[in-house]
Amino acid sequence: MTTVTTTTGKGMRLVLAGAALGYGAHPVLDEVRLEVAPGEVVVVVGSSGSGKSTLLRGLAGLLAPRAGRILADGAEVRGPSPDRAMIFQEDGLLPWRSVLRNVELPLGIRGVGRAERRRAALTWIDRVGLAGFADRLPRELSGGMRQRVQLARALVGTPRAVLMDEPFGALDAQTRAEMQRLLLDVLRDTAATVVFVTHDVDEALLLGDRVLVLGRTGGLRSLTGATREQIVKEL
Ligand SMILES: Nc1ncnc2c1ncn2[C@@H]1O[C@H](COP(=O)(O)OP(=O)(O)OP(=O)(O)O)[C@@H](O)[C@H]1O
Repeated sequence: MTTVTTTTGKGMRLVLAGAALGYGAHPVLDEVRLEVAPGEVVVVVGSSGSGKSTLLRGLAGLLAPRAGRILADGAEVRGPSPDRAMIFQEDGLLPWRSVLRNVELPLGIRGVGRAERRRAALTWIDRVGLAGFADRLPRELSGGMRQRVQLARALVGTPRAVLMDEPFGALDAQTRAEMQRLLLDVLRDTAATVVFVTHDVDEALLLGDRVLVLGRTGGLRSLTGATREQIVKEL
């Protein structure tokens, strides 16, 4: 069993110890073993339906394992936590709240005071390139801008892990490349552990310290250092 002391401001160690995940009578992943080191960026690729989102939901605490264990810094994951922020492909922004009030949300949940909330949210809005858009509503923004807001909202509370489920999957190629650059840039400033799910092999090679392929049978294989062609062949 991995036991790691919790240090504020550091990335979190995430462990799937023989975890089985599924829905009702439908098993999806069986006996998954994975250890993500603090601060590591792990990218999971795999064909559609292989269970990438299911794996992430388990780590997020949105889906309980049927067998085995899911651990964050040695403690059983029992539900979602602001320490493990999640970013989805479809933006999860609240449509009636401004950019500022969306980004402030995780801090409000943590009971951070109004002035500090505003200061931190505006800093992140600026950081993701949306200075001047704080008062806009999500529907007044492009898809790429909404993903920038999601990134700001995920990082404003200095989470120790960020779980990203095809966050750039719906964006056009140019916007996607801009968002990948922005993500690499902001990750340099945070110590957060990242688990990033994508269909896109080039994105995986660009972003990941480690690339894992989720095979059709649910097995997780490390293909770090593999070429694009080798990974594509494994999908
Ligand atoms: N809420 C659910 N209830 C029942 N079955 C589900 C549910 N969500 C996903 N599944 C099933 O679990 C399997 C894995 O789905 P999952 O979304 O994890 O795959 P994925 O690899 O993320 O796919 P994609 O790349 O298409 O998003 C699929 O067979 C899917 O139909």
